[in-house]
Amino acid sequence: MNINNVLKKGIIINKKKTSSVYKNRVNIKKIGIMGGTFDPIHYGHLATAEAVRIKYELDKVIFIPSGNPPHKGHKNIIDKFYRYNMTILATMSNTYFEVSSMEIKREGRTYTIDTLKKLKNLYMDSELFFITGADALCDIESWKDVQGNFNLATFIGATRPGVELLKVKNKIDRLKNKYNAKILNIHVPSLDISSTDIRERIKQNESIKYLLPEDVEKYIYKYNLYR
Ligand SMILES: Nc1ncnc2c1ncn2[C@@H]1O[C@H](COP(=O)(O)OP(=O)(O)OP(=O)(O)O)[C@@H](O)[C@H]1O
Ligand SMILES: O=C(O)c1ccc[n+]([C@@H]2O[C@H](COP(=O)([O-])O)[C@@H](O)[C@H]2O)c1
Repeated sequence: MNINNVLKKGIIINKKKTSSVYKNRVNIKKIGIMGGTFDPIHYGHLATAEAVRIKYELDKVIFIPSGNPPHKGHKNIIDKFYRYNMTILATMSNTYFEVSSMEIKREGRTYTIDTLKKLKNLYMDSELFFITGADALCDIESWKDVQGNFNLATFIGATRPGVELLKVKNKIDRLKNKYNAKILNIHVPSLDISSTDIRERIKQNESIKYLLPEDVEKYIYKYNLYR
């Protein structure tokens, strides 16, 4: 399926929001990047991005749904255009949030290093902050070009429920020393929400209300996703 077919199906796309990644580049000093599979996007992602934006005074946060996530290749992930559209719907009400289609348009596995290089080219004078859950951050040594990632961006590890704080702290200290990495920590209000749990609830015909934005919930039912 290509994006035009999805558009033809009457799915709401906020063109202004998506194209601004390329257009609004003036006076942008600090950019947050929230990468994820977003299968589906939920309040855990949104609350984390907003908390980071406020704490570190970011000018905007760009949500980047993964095209072919390197570490989730074996899993049954829904079509990237559905995930992209849900990300747009979820972020629409926040003027500081944008969505980029750069990863869903990329061929092959989508690695963060390629995304950071591209953003650094677009925003030469800006500082990049890559926002991840602390669990994903602890796993970063398995990513492609770890040193390259740390050279290009400051990483912000958000603690999410179920993550052991001391274990994270020790791991972060080790990464900082080994890679001369800039890593910041943020404790976000505990939202014990995961995409896995939401998918499971849908399969079991359980409610997903208040776990994700209402527009995303409606979209999921409209296209009969995760059944
Ligand atoms: N509730 C949450 N609080 C803070 N960070 C989160 C939360 N859920 C996900 N994240 C972070 O958001 C990023 C993207 O996550 P992803 O799209 O894989 O969601 P997920 O809920 O972890 O999905 P899944 O359950 O399918 O593995 C990751 O860095 C992840 O750690
Ligand atoms: O570049 C890599 O090797 C790499 C490996 C695993 C995850 N990532 C990125 O980390 C972010 C969160 O990933 P995930 O799988 O938890 O949704 C997302 O932007 C992924 O592209 C990146």
